[in-house]
Amino acid sequence: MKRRGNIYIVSAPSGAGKSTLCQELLTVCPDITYSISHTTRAPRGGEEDGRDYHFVTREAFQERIAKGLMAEWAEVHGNYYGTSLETLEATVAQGIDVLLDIDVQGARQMCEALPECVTIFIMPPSVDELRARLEKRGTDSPETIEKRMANAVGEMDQRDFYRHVIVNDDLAEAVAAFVAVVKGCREGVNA
Ligand SMILES: Nc1nc2c(ncn2[C@@H]2O[C@H](COP(=O)(O)OP(=O)(O)O)[C@@H](O)[C@H]2O)c(=O)[nH]1
Ligand SMILES: Nc1ncnc2c1ncn2[C@@H]1O[C@H](COP(=O)(O)OP(=O)(O)O)[C@@H](O)[C@H]1O
Repeated sequence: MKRRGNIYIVSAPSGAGKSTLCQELLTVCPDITYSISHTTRAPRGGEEDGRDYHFVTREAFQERIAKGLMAEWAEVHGNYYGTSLETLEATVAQGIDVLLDIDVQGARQMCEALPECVTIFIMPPSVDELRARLEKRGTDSPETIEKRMANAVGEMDQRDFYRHVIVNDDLAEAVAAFVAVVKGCREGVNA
């Protein structure tokens, strides 16, 4: 029987650096596929439909839920986000490893269905640094940043649910730790 791909789940409060770390991991391990989520959030400048997210309306998203097309979904910071069941299943069935950047609610749903998922939580070095990174990124309005900061503490409180916790202080060190987790799983060390 063909080996099924591993599923790596990464969560973090907004601004902790999970998109940056995911991009770095995919450069080091180009054979991992990034799962492109569906969302009702508006695209940010520089984001592309079908590359960063599948940007859809609330109606289209609700229809996908009703039809059972989502492996998991959640409402995060006032928008729907979710993972396509068909795409995920088709990828892992081919033996390809998949990286999911999803929130804590989605991570719990995935682990309930598939306990073998490898879970990684990214922590910022501090709450002040988290805010500084969101402000420096310059992609969100002050209201959006406040909403994300308000949700951050509750999200970080759930880090014990995750098998691996990485503090993203020095970027190179955090990338190395992330790559080590993935390589360890592939070699069966910390699977
Ligand atoms: N449950 C779930 N959460 C998702 C999915 N895609 C993205 N998210 C989460 O939604 C939150 C907001 O993501 P985003 O709007 O890109 O903002 P960012 O975290 O500031 O980059 C983050 O916690 C993501 O991990 C998904 O498919 N399912
Ligand atoms: N280790 C780090 N040190 C300093 N800045 C960082 C670090 N990691 C990421 N950043 C910056 O912080 C901001 C938020 O990172 P991003 O990857 O968009 O976070 P997330 O996807 O978790 O919301 C970006 O401007 C990014 O360049």
